Amino acid sequence: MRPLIAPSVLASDFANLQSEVEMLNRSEADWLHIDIMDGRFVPNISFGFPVMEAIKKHAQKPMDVHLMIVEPELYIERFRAAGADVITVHLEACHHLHRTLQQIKATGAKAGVALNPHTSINLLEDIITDVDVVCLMSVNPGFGGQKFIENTYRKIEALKNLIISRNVDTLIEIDGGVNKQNAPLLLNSGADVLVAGNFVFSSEDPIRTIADLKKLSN
Ligand SMILES: O=C(CO)[C@@H](O)[C@H](O)COP(=O)(O)O
Ligand SMILES: [Fe+2]
Repeated sequence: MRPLIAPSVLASDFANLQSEVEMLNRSEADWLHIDIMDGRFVPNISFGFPVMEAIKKHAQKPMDVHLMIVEPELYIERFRAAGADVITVHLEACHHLHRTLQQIKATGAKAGVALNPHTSINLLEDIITDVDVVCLMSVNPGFGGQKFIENTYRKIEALKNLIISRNVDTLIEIDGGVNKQNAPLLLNSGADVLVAGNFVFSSEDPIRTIADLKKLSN
């Protein structure tokens, strides 16, 4: 199967956000990946509702919103109202993950859970049947342009086994340091969705780069 490609808008030119989003509309990108950072869960601040709403005005594709924030349950409805189609919370940021996932689904959005590089797949055993997307962080969250962490392959395989054994159709999304070298290996290990920030936006021809990723299969 072809992977879903989710370029991370964090790596785009914010001074030309409309044309960047229009470029993604013309490309084979499946989702727009939107990184929300609060300066508390991660040591960086990205952008919030007004910028997201501005993106939504021009976007013709689903918005995949990755919340790197503490207490995400306080803002789920607002992110949905701002245009989120997939809302992903960090397992490490949720005291009541099951409740937060139901809260996301109640808005009509797909529910995602992100895991930091050190967080074990085993922690998903009792929640996997409630998760639409698992986002495995392949860098420490907070910044684009970091080096891919190799242990990710092992985590994808373990997660794929869990998904198969529980007979669910949860998607596996990989986020951080994805490029043309590791993308085929990630798909081989069982990934379904590839997030790519710098690899897409720093390339000479982002539309072509997205098409090249889309050509790969898992
Ligand atoms: O969530 C994050 C970082 O915290 C990511 O979505 C990055 O924005 C991906 O960027 P690259 O690593 O592909 O440049
Ligand atoms: Fe992300």
